[in-house]
Amino acid sequence: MRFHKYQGTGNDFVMIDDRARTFPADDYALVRRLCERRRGIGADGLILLRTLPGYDFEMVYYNADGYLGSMCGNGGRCTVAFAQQLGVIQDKAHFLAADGPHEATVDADGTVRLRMMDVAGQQEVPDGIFLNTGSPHIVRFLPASSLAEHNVYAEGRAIRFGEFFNARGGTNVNFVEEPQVSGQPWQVRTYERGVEDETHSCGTGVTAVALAAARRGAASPVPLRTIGGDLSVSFRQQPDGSFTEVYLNGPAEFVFAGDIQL
Ligand SMILES: N[C@@H](CCC[C@H](N)C(=O)O)C(=O)O
Repeated sequence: MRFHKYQGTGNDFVMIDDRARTFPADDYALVRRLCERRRGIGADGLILLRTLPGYDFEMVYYNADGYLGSMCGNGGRCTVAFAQQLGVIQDKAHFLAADGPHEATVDADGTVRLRMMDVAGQQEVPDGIFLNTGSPHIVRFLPASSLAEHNVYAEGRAIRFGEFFNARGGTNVNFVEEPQVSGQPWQVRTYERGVEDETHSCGTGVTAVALAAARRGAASPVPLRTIGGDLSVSFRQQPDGSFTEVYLNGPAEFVFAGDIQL
């Protein structure tokens, strides 16, 4: 089976051109094996690109645990770049993902601008601020200069598997350090559900952080820095507190292609 490896600010994916719909989509053990970093290709997730009437393509996302996931923002941007590489699109895309339809554009420098779902609101909960940007996220703001040493794995895992969220399908957990100088990036580290570890970046996660930061005065576009690189999120905040015209912007890069015996 032919595969392509893509990464968006260090969030990496096995991409499969499944327009012929031959991939065994219910074989979760296979997906898990392909995502394994020692015995497989290695990735945070696996994405099928499929044809779908009315759209340029459909994106089917699996987390590294092998199960179907919710929306993947970095994966969505990588799928747009993959579709361009395949010749399925030129520099604009209209596709369907787990959370509904998305539009995207590809700039001349390769920056992919992905329109995310509108976000109705955000909730203060004991673990932080909760909002859904296509995937569920907790956003927790940390004191200055504490993010680098923070135990993201232990604390993220405790929240994700804690009584409240585990009973509701879990959540991703983002730890944030606010910039000390205006205009500098908001720094983010994320524990990702379904990868069950810290990833180098999470697209729906930085989107959640940017919208939570808007409540602390951040203006659109919000610059964000992850372990894997820089992203920006732009949005329009409505009088009722909801967010529309939400865009996740950043690089999406082809790494290598290969064939693997299933
Ligand atoms: N890395 C993704 C998020 C993928 C889904 C998430 N792990 C979940 O299960 O909610 C992104 O870039 O948004």
